Amino acid sequence: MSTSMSVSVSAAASSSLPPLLARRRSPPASLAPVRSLRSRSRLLSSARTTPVLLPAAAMAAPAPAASSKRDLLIFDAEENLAVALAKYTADLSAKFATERGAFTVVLSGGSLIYALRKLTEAPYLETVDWSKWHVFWVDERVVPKDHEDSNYKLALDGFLSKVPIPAGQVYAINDALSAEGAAEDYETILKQLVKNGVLAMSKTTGFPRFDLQLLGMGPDGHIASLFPGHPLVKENTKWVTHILDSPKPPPQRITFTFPVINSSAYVAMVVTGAGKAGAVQKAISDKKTSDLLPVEMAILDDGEFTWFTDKEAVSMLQN
Ligand SMILES: O=C1O[C@H](COP(=O)(O)O)[C@@H](O)[C@H](O)[C@H]1O
Repeated sequence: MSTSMSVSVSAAASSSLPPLLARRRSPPASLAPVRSLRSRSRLLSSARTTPVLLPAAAMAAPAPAASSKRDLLIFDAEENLAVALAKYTADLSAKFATERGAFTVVLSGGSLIYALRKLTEAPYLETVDWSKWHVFWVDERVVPKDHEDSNYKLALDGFLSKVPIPAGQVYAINDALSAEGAAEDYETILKQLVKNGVLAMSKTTGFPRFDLQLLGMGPDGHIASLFPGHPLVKENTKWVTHILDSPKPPPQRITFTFPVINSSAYVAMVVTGAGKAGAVQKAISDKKTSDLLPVEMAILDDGEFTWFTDKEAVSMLQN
């Protein structure tokens, strides 16, 4: 596995660019000018960097996942992030619908759902082939589906109720089961979808390979319901597991395990706001310590991992 990292900063967000340059290149929503630094090591030794101006939409466009690749996209405003995330997702939808006849999309809860809002508008509402979508959750709280804490309800209200995905292709957890039962049931559903060809399998890891996982990260660096220091981060056999003592309420949840997250073809890690700057800084840093945050354990086996951030979320990176 080889890994590369490229960083794209919208001009208006880059404090190192002259104000005039930033003003002149003030981004129209879908073609925000960016400064592209080809690798993380070049970013850290900035004397060797050669700024290149590229359209953000081009940087966000999907490329074949020949090897593991990491990109950091930094937007000057959450609004522009949402525009680019919609295009990125729609492009991948078209790619996988053509290549596989299905598009398996994993949602998280939290702030991610609001960031998907542009997909429910023109042109995507009409141009995306929603009939190819199969929707899953990377984690879910073990509560009734109409409960305020339900990630399903959050997605239904903010996204799924606004787009024509066939109801039978939206895989909510069985909320009549215990946490353990719901996790087992969800894994059984995934295995059935592998058998009927909807869900791909990774040839190298032996775990399911989702086309796109749309993930968020908590201020503590947790992703899905995999929390810092919790033994579940080491689960390496199950596809879906359960937690009864989540440090973030509600305590009972089910979650994909790291082998499933890391077998994805594409991951978009959508992180905004100053409250997450510390975890972003640790995750992006080259200096790795033994106390890895869950977000640092998201390392794709063979895929493309793209950070979608705003300037607040990366505000500690220069330090
Ligand atoms: O509890 C959860 O938190 C994370 C992060 O949420 P955010 O609101 O800080 O973005 C979320 O990704 C996960 O799905 C959810 O269950």
